[in-house]
Amino acid sequence: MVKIAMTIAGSDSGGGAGIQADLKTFQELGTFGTSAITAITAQNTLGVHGVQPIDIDMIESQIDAVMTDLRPDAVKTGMLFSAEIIQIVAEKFKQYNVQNIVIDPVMIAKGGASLLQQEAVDALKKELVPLATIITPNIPEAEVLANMEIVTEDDIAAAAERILALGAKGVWMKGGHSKDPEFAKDFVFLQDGTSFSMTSKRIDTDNTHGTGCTSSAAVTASLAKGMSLKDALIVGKSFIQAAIEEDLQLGSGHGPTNHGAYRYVQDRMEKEIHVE
Ligand SMILES: Nc1ncnc2c1ncn2[C@@H]1O[C@H](COP(=O)(O)OP(=O)(O)OP(=O)(O)O)[C@@H](O)[C@H]1O
Ligand SMILES: Cc1ncc(CO)c(N)n1
Repeated sequence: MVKIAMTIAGSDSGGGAGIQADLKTFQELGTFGTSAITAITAQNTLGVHGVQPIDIDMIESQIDAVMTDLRPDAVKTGMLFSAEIIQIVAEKFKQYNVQNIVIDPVMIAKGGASLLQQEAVDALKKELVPLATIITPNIPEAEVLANMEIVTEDDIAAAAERILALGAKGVWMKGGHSKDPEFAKDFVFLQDGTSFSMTSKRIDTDNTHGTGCTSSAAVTASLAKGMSLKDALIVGKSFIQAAIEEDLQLGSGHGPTNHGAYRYVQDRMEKEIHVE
């Protein structure tokens, strides 16, 4: 039977990030995608032009509707916007005993617009991070969660340790924002003390809108299919590398990635991602 993945996130009218990126990625990886929308954004490749959160009762109803009938095999969260939304999502995860939880701690869009209110960071750290199977911060998000500056690889490890101490089972520290011109190197640290890195060549492109959403959705779909966490993360990294390499040149700003690329270049990706 087909496995079910769910995303609890914001809508991106531009289609590159948020709910839209998640559902396309779920579909590409052979899972059935479901969703609960937390906020609507008016967005394109040039930026975020408006944000409207959905009423809390409606968010709750969407989650209940999916959980009570379709029972997703894995769930991811993206833009959650407020402390109130974070609280209800955490409550529902506990109520339905959700097991495979991917938290993408979305805070700021690439153009600088805030997708999470400042005062919601505490709720994220206290309520949601402890439930995560894997949390997927980029460097600026990891700095906020760990409350420290990240410059070196030692800083990445120290910050990851602080994030694991919040209760997450694993943390994927994404290196998309690093200044390394040659490589996009990510690090994974797990609560059992193991760690590994995933490295690909860095693509020189402006079209990286939604890379975080897309990669975490690929991990979610893979967990839903029953893969181990490590294998699911490698699919996440491979899926986003393919989507960036085969970009579509859409829009006149920071364009989306190509959510449909992975299935055509999967074999090549296995050689391009170095796991150590
Ligand atoms: N130019 C690039 N070339 C290759 N890989 C990249 C590039 N930019 C980002 N990545 C990879 O994409 C994944 C997502 O990382 P990134 O740090 O960009 O996430 P993010 O900032 O949360 O994304 P967004 O906020 O746009 O959704 C990581 O695996 C990272 O290494
Ligand atoms: C709705 C939404 N979620 C997440 C991101 C982060 O990429 C975005 N730009 N928009």
